[in-house]
Amino acid sequence: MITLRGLTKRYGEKTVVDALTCDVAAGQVTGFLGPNGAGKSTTMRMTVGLDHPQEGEVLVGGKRYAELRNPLREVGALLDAKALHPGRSAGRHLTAMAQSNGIPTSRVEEVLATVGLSDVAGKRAGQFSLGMGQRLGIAGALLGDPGTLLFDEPVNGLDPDGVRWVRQLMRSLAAEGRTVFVSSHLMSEMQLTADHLIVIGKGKLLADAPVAEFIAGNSRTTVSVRIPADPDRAALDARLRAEGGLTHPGSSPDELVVDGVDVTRIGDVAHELGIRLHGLAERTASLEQAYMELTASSVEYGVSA
Ligand SMILES: Nc1ncnc2c1ncn2[C@@H]1O[C@H](COP(=O)(O)OP(=O)(O)OP(=O)(O)O)[C@@H](O)[C@H]1O
Repeated sequence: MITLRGLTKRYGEKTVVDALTCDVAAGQVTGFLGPNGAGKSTTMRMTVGLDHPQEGEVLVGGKRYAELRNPLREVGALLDAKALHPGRSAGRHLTAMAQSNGIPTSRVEEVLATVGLSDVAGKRAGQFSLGMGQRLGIAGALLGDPGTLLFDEPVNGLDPDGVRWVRQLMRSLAAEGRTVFVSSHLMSEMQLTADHLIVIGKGKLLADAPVAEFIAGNSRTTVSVRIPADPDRAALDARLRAEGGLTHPGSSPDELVVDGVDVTRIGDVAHELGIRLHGLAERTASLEQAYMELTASSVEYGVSA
């Protein structure tokens, strides 16, 4: 469990993390979202003691990072996959980390196997591809078998197999009861990986909700109706508008997209009017749509239309 209470960080005049208060619960994957520069990395860096807040605090398992007796056994983090000694082999890098943190060196082989790097343990990290570097960074986070894990953009540079592997790893770590806090810009991936979302914009908390609730609360569900006969489509359109619905043409000529009348009612109306349908489907918005809706006004480096 990670606890943020009034967490505030300023660089000069600029407040980059602004009185953040929320909890990141154990046993689930919590996605951490926000536009570029929103303060996600700064929040994660403060969680592991690499940056310090001016006000408020962030606690891991009820303690500040500096108070943890064996920090790597409590919290593991992938923050910057490039922060590796390029001349050191993957195995030596992890062994050095284990030795300086009182972790048995037998863990090195275990985590290399977990991330699929056993065969290249002797290779210098400087020769690693971006994806291999990410895997090595994840191995480092797992080394102390911690109950809390932070991953900043873990799928950056990974191929589709790698992305799926990270998703499964996050899910299994959470299923073991760990706290998994992960930032990403890939919304479709987050929709598959996360149970819960914390969204920030310009350092402020914008949302803290389960994924499904977040999508439902920040978007509208529409209904796609396919009506083969033109007069039928016009008749249904007129009737649904009369009932307060908003309608517009869909992507195929026989499709009508309806907002504001639920799918059951549309089916009943079509039946009453004796209209033949070729399709009737609810369309739930994607996380990406809901996210864009929520953060539209918090984009710091956006391009205005
Ligand atoms: N050491 C620093 N000195 C001054 N400003 C900084 C420093 N580190 C971060 N910032 C500023 O703080 C703000 C938040 O940055 P941060 O990297 O935490 O955002 P982020 O949400 O992780 O962004 P991204 O999605 O682009 O990684 C940015 O405006 C950034 O320029």
